[in-house]
Amino acid sequence: MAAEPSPRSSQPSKKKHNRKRTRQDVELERFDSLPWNPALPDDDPFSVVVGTNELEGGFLSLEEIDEAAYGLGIPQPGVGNRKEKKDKQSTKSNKRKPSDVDGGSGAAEVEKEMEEEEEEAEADELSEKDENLKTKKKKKKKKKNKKKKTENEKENESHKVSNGKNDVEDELVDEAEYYAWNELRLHPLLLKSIYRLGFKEPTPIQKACIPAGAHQGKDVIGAAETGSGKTLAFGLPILQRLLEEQEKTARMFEQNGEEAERIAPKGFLRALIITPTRELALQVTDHLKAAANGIDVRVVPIVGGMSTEKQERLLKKRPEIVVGTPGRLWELMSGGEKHLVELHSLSFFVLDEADRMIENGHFRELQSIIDMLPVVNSPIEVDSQNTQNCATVSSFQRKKRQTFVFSATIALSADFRKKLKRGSLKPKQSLTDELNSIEKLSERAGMRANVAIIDLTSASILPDKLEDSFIECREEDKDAYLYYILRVHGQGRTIVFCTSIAALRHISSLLRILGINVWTLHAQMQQRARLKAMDRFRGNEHGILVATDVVARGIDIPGVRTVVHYQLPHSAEVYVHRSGRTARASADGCSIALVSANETSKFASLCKSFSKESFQSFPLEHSYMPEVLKRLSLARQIDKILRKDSKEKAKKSWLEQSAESVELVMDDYDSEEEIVNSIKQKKATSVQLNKLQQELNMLLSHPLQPRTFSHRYVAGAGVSPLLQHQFEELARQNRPESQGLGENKRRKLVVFGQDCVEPLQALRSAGHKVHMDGKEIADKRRNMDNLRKKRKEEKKRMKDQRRKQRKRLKMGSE
Ligand SMILES: Nc1ncnc2c1ncn2[C@@H]1O[C@H](COP(=O)(O)OP(=O)(O)OP(=O)(O)O)[C@@H](O)[C@H]1O
Repeated sequence: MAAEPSPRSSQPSKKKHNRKRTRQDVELERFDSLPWNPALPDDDPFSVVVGTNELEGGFLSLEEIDEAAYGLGIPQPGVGNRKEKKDKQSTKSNKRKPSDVDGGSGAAEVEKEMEEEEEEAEADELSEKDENLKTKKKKKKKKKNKKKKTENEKENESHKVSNGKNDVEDELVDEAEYYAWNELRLHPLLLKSIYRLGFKEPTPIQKACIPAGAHQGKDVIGAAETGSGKTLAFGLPILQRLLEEQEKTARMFEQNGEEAERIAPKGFLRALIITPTRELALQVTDHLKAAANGIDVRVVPIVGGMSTEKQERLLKKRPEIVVGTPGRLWELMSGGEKHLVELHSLSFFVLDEADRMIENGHFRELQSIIDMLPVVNSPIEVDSQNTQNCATVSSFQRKKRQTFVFSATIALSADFRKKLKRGSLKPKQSLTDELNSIEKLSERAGMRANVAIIDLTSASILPDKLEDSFIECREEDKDAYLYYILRVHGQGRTIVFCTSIAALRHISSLLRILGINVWTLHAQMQQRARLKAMDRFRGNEHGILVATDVVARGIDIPGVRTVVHYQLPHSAEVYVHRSGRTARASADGCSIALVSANETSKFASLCKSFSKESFQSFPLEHSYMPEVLKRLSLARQIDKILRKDSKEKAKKSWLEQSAESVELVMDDYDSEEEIVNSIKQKKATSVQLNKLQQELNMLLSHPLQPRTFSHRYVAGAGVSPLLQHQFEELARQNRPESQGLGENKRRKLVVFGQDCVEPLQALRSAGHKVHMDGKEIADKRRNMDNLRKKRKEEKKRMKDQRRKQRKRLKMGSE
């Protein structure tokens, strides 16, 4: 019997607006009206009730799926029938959307709220000290809100306009392009979301994980290159299964008249997704919300830096999916937060960037979280444990928990693979064991036998379209090369990675003095500042972010064209993740490693780790370097003075604060002479600072030019496209032929191409490709060592010879 689709999730919504129906509306409605087959077997293989269907996997076995029922009506490739209107914004469902529940705009909203709450908290603090300031802040906030409102209104208007325009233009979309999704037998509502997101076909990892995770109900260990769509590879199976469950509940309600709430009570935590960083948790939340658009599933982030009130507000909605960082999650769970400790209904446990979790600072909390999860894999244990613990949850909701472990760099031992195959894993074997490997972590999380291991990483692990390059230089020249890269090849978004916060502070300060606007991001920053930096970087297509490895994993910012490794990472895995911030989703990208002499062996072993052909030497135009070094020398001097000054100020204020805290009156013990000297010194420093600044400003006011620069040549690096165009126009006017002058007449003006291209372009157009692989570097090093050894031996031999000669002479004279 074909039951009616669930009124909650699959009923097409009635349109309020009486606007002209677009072709996409028709197509999206077609998704709604598909004969989705909710005739699921009652003997749910995922139910823990003993004696149920032994099929591994979801509610449906593959055979039970009626292909036609899942068909989108999208024609077979080659059958023709193109012409589909793409109007992503036009169809708005009247259904309750999860994002509506959470306040409307995903993690971005959470970020904004977090910012506002922190501002409020700051304002409150200040209120005790300064009432006026508080009023000012509030006024500022009101102004900000008003501005935001106007911006939103404007945006809405522009949407309306663009929608109207789309109606007229009737943009064409090839229906057959989406055909590949059909094979994955996803719920029409999910397909609708995918259609809206414009993802024409599943990525290979999605293709491999969705059948295993969504239809066979398997645990999945997934590895694929960075930017290959792993989030949806675990996200879509979760949403699919939750949707299936909703369908089934509705069907049982229709058939037996059983109360839906009694069959499957709502408001329990169904999926817990853990990520190593806050930024990643917010990003995954946004991504899942976009995929769950129009589906009655709530996704919320729980991360450090979030205010308690906001957190409570989010959890009060009793979301089905929580995405969080281990620290904050454990803090709440250990504190007994109701929604997070009712884990009997948890059906999905996900570790994103799993290998990062075993690193210091994460695994203890993670271990505690895992220990809190109920053991659900043995039916007997489940019966005895969970049924008692939770009378409110029916067997319908108590499924075998699925565990998903994902990363771009998971390395599993052959022994562990064998164990997984044999099914000899024992969850939570020894509670005293530390989770210091991905294997123990998976075992402990209750990974079941016959897990699907989907490893799509090629031997090189690095994305195909990533161009790896390096610059060999002295440690003290790294700043100069970084400045060169940013100034001469500064197009597109760039992330500069440092291993230490000290190095990050050093280069960001230097670059700012040199007039390059950079944003910084590291773990010691306040959450508000972290989010702000990320937001601003996202908002600027030529933005530069200087960051530590906190940004290395998972962060997905489109248009990052270049990654610079200012300091080499500690491991090849981190190199993969850092470089993976570019060349995402089949885009191009380039990575440049600055390699100093004491990093060569590290670099050689890095090269050896990837079976990529070779790393290219980054093409450098050395004639720029004298000018670069001149600027850098001034910037360093300025930086030194500023640092000294701020250090003194910090020391002074620390002394004053300490004295104040113990109610000490600070006496000025300096003699008059000392005071006069100090004032003189300050004046001299200030004069020197001004002089240096003026000198630097003079240099910065001209575009960076190579040493051979002649003023007859007017264009060059740092010239804006507009200026470049004007120069070209000027050159055209000055050309001898346009002035009727002879060919041999000397040109007054010569324009050469603007150097400000992106590093990738520079790499590709470099005629002189110098390849250097690990072997080459190691050989070079070995040769150097041999040479040194030979020289030493030669020296020693000469010394011995001289000594013997002296001895002989001495003996002769005697
Ligand atoms: N099927 C698809 N087609 C096109 N783009 C997709 C598809 N699936 C995901 N994407 C996009 O690809 C980008 C990378 O996805 P995602 O962040 O999930 O990659 P990842 O494999 O998790 O990367 P990392 O290993 O760095 O965390 C995102 O911008 C996402 O929107």
